[in-house]
Parts: sequence; C-alpha cells; structure tokens
Amino acid sequence: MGTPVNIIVGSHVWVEDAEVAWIDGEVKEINGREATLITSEGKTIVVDIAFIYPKDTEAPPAGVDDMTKLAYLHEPGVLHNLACRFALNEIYTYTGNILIAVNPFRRLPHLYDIHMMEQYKGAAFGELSPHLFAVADTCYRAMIHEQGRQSILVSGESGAGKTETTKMLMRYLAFMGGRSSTEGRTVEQQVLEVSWNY
Ligand SMILES: Nc1ncnc2c1ncn2[C@@H]1O[C@H](COP(=O)(O)OP(=O)(O)OP(=O)(O)O)[C@@H](O)[C@H]1O
Repeated sequence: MGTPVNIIVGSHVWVEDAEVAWIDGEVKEINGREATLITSEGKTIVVDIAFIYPKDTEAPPAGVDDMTKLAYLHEPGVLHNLACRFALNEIYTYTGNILIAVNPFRRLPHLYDIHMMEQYKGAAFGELSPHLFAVADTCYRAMIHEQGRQSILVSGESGAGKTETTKMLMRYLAFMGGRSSTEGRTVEQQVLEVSWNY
C-alpha cells in the first residue's frame, strides 16, 4: 500500500498498471479516498489513494548508482531507477553493499574484459561504478587480509543471470589469484575446477 499522507493535489505519483507495471501521473483531484490522476500518457484515471506512491520529481534522469540515495525506496521508485540505468546500458546498481544486476540478454564484452578487471583490482568498494568485479575484489581482499572464508550469495529467478554472474565472479578470482600456486596447481586451475549448486 502507498503512503497517502504525502499525496495532495499536484503531487506526482506512481500507480500500478496491468501492462507496464507502474505508470506515473499527477494528482488533479482528491475526493475522500479517491484520487483522480492524469497519467503521463494523458489518460484520466481514478484510483484509491492507498494504492498510489509518491514520485521523486528531482531524481536524476540517468538514475542513481546506489538505491540508498533514492528519496523513496518503494517498488516503483526502485524499478524506475533500474530502468533509467538500463536504458544507458548500466546493468549494475548498488543498494548499499548489495549488487543488483539486470540481465541485458545480449553480450556486453567491454564490461568483463581484462582492462575492467585491472580497474577494479584493489579499488575501494563504491569508488567505481557498480560492478560484480567490485564485489569479487572486496571478497578476495577480505579473504587475503582476514585469512577467512568468504561467501557471495547470487540470487534471482530462473534465467535472471546467476550462472553468467557466477562465471564472471570466478573469472575475476582466477585473474586475481592466477599466479600463485598450491600443491602444483595454480589458483586459476583450482577456481576453474570448482563446481557449484543452486
Ligand atoms: N551479464 C550478462 N551478459 C549477457 N548476457 C547475460 C548476462 N547474464 C545473463 N545473460 C543471458 O541470460 C541467459 C540466462 O542466464 P543464466 O543462465 O545465467 O540464468 P540463471 O539465473 O542461471 O538461470 P537458471 O536458474 O534457469 O539456471 C544467459 O544464457 C545469457 O544469454
């Protein structure tokens, strides 16, 4: 349910839509629990005020790289931010230290090449654009400095990109540890021998 306390005539809001998930509009009239909106597509709709959510009209058009910077951390705000970034080929976004990846369903090789790995090597988390190499690098450094086991949880629905993400994480770890060897096997060989279950 939305937050009706913030909604007045003139408010810019989000309302659920059967076709495009969320549609934005402006409140033109409020009668009791009913709000009349003009959507950005020019349609007039009447909805229960409890089901509309405030829209941040000052949010940057390119989105924010960390969702904790959003004025409203509700579903339409989060999805709109991801959509703005995705339109600019930015498939990764942070929410604090969690990385959200939107499956591009097309190859973006420049995102995963050796130059990219070099950039993220040793960089403080959050210093560079959101990327899975930043997560892998943080984990790798924690493992080396704290001498402890580390875990990365990769979660998502079927087809979301977990396998691809895991492959890229492994590739980065292999890149970082590839030169040192244990019992005659390089770190790269050991990483590539790992099997995983979901
Ligand atoms: N980062 C990416 N860049 C390009 N394509 C991607 C990326 N991530 C996923 N894909 C595409 O999406 C497809 C499905 O991704 P993937 O197999 O990783 O999903 P999954 O979450 O492991 O699915 P399942 O749970 O069904 O095994 C891949 O075959 C690939 O075509």
